[in-house]
Amino acid sequence: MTAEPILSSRGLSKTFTVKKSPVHAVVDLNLDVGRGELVAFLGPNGAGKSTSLRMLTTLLPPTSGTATVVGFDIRKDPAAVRRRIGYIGQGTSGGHSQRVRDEMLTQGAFYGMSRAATVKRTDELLESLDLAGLATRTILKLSGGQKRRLDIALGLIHSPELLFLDEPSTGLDPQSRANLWKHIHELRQTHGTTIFVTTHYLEEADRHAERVLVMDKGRVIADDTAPALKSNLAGDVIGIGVRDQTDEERARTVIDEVARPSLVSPSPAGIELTVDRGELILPALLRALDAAGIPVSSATLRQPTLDDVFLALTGRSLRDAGDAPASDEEESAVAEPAGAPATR
Ligand SMILES: Nc1ncnc2c1ncn2[C@@H]1O[C@H](COP(=O)(O)OP(=O)(O)OP(=O)(O)O)[C@@H](O)[C@H]1O
Repeated sequence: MTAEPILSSRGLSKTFTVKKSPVHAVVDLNLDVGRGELVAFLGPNGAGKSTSLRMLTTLLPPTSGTATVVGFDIRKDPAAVRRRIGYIGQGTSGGHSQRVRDEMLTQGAFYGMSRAATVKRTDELLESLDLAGLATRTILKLSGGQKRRLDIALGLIHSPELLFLDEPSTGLDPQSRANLWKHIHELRQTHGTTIFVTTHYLEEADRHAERVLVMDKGRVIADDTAPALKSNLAGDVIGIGVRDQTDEERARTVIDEVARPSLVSPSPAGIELTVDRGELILPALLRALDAAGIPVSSATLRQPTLDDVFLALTGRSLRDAGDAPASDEEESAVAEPAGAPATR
């Protein structure tokens, strides 16, 4: 990265105290994000994604470490950071009896924008987020997808250089999710906004982000493009269907000899193994199993997913990973967002 990063953190950490025991929510976050990047933070529940975002947006004081966001230190100048970023949290703008357009105008006034600038920006955003037809509708009557788009419009009213989105598509149906992402891409293309998004939808990170940070247990354990993560950390996945347990055990011996897999795990049909160059291994393996007299009921070859990456890194599937729900006894460490961006 040649230009000055828009976001840079060093040793950023957060430890909560729950029932007198430390919970290391984020450990030593070292990160540089370039202007205009679209970065996804992927990880299971409790990995530390939201805590990272809340520190970087100055809503939560770090226990240790530093970060510079849009040129300002999050500890020394949080107000300057907040003026220049947009933050769309996990809640929604639901429950308001205010009309969509009025809510936008109020938000502009909140940021100290002039009336004329607010009106211009509001109309632009309502148009680009497909909300123009809903301008006079009360927020209460919007659908989940429409509300989420309004959240984004509110987070963008002051033309932030950097937009943080915390799980923007959770709870939306597939069509609204696709629509939301279309809008995120359009905004990025039109305004050059840097986008930092957390998600636990694998497919979403894979398809939409150009850079994926994989987080687990408070630490970033991988950081690259999705294709590079998949080709460097996971391999092709071969599935072999067998009749029964006895055949499975015999097949495993052949698999170890012929395929030398980096990972073998049981699958509903029989066995899954991870290898490099699966297209070459599969025919050789089928011949060897046949020669050993082991009947194969099915054979599949698929490209790795980000879940395979997570499995290769942690030994757990992202779908099964994640903490137990947070304790009731939570530390109330959230800083008051005075003059903060919309924390909806
Ligand atoms: N205010 C708090 N007090 C105590 N523990 C907390 C608090 N906030 C978060 N934690 C704990 O810190 C860890 C990281 O939580 P965080 O919400 O950052 O994870 P996440 O990756 O965003 O998860 P999710 O996908 O469920 O939102 C978890 O163990 C969580 O229980």
